[in-house]
Amino acid sequence: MTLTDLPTDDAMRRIGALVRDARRHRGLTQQQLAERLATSQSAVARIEQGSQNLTLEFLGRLSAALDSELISLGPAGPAHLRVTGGHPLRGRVAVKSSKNAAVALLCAALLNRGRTTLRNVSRIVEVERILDVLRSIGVAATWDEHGHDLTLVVPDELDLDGVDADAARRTRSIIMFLGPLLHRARTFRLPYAGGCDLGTRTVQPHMIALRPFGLDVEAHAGEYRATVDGPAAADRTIVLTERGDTVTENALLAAARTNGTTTIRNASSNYMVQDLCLYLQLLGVGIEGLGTTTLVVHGRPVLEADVDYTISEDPVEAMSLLTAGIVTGSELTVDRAPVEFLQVELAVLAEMGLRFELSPEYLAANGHTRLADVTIRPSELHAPIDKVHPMPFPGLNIDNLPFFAVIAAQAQGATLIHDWVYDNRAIHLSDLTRLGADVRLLDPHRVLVTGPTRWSSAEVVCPPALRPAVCILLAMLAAKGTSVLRNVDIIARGYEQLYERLVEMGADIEVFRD
Ligand SMILES: CC(=O)N[C@H]1[C@@H](OP(=O)(O)OP(=O)(O)OC[C@H]2O[C@@H](n3ccc(=O)[nH]c3=O)[C@H](O)[C@@H]2O)O[C@H](CO)[C@@H](O)[C@@H]1O
Ligand SMILES: C=C(OP(=O)(O)O)C(=O)O
Repeated sequence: MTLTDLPTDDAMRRIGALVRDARRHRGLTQQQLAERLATSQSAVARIEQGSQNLTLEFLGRLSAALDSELISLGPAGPAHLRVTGGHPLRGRVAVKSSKNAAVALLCAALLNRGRTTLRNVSRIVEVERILDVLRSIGVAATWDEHGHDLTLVVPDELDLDGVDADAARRTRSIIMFLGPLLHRARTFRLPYAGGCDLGTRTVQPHMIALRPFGLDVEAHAGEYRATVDGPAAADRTIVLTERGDTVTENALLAAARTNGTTTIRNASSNYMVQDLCLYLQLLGVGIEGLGTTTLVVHGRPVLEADVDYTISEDPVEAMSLLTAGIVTGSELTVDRAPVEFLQVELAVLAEMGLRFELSPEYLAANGHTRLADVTIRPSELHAPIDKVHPMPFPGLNIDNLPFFAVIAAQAQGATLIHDWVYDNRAIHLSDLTRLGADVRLLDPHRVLVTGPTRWSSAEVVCPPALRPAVCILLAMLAAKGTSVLRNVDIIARGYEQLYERLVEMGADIEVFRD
């Protein structure tokens, strides 16, 4: 919203609606927001109704209290989308490489004294954030002329005191610096990690996993203070308390340069972990058990190789694109889908009545990941009999679960979606009700979606979580009429040129700023 709009009643009402949406996204009551603002609950109620005059200073405080930019002071404010939906898409679209492997591999490059070239890297904000941090500590990172191949050279001495704390605090993945850095310094500090608003995400499993490498971490005043005492034993077995992706990666990164054998049990075998193992193998690290939950790592204290690694295709992007086609009743083909990492998703969709065909499989450029082109056709969908829930790979991908809420809204009957993983992700799916869906939050982890939905257009503020944000956008593609999705910058954290690619398939999406 621009300042010129401010004096009108209409503008006050719109600001009120923005405040209400942002407050709900943050999971705050009016009373809790009032406490943050040192005002009364009734004043917050008046603001949300648009009947309270606001000063610029107060608007600034509101934005800070809600961690959401409600107004912009200049021409380059947050981006919004105008989406005119209700018509099918067509054609083909190719899946890009994954955010999650990219961030792991950027952290892994810290291990290599030689040159690392990562190919097919998605140009997304999450990658830029890690690159900002890497550059701030002295790593040279150069894109090729086409902007998708990235060459990284790590200096002999890292400038750990120069770390870009702002960039570091904006990405949770910075925690994967711990594994590589424990080989580089006996003490170091790392700013705390951030990310989407998905509720509390523990870092304790990382601390437990890295302890056998002699790493001790204290959290203090917004940063981790790490001291390294070297591994206590020649060989070690690490049993992960959670089968998490980044914790498995951190253990691999620590083990890669540690002498002896490290056995990691209850390891994630998910796609990004496999990408990381393949890269480490190119560096000369011995790894047995790729694709299983027990990884045996034969570390080498010095890793020095000039390597090229091509990151594989993103199963979550593939699911997003498939969902775009499904909810718009389209016939379209998603090329280069990593089908091994979508097998349960496709099996559930088949149970729901989706008609689709897979091309013969072929290998990704990493020589390992199985890909296929998936062609979907307009289908009469019905709710699955059982609940839809995620599991660590080879289960249904945790990040793909939100897309089932949009798909379930399209299907006849009631679908129970159980997100046991995140405390605060399912709640964002209730925004689908703004577009006409019947989505009931049974508790913070379970939503009941009853379809089919007669989607209707609406103006919605983007939820502060990547996948739910994309879910709302995809529902807007299904809704007849023109919808507005406000503050969509979060989508660029994990998707490259998503709108442009949807437009190429026939979507009507316009990006605008206030
Ligand atoms: C950069 C990256 O790769 N991010 C992915 C990674 O994050 P990441 O590895 O950081 O995920 P977390 O460690 O935060 O785990 C996510 C949540 O799952 C819970 N949990 C996880 C495993 C388990 O066995 N039990 C359990 O309860 C955790 O407590 C946490 O609440 O994995 C998540 C779960 O697949 C994905 O959503 C993220 O996209
Ligand atoms: C939760 C996600 O990722 P991150 O771990 O980067 O927050 C995601 O990709 O949906």
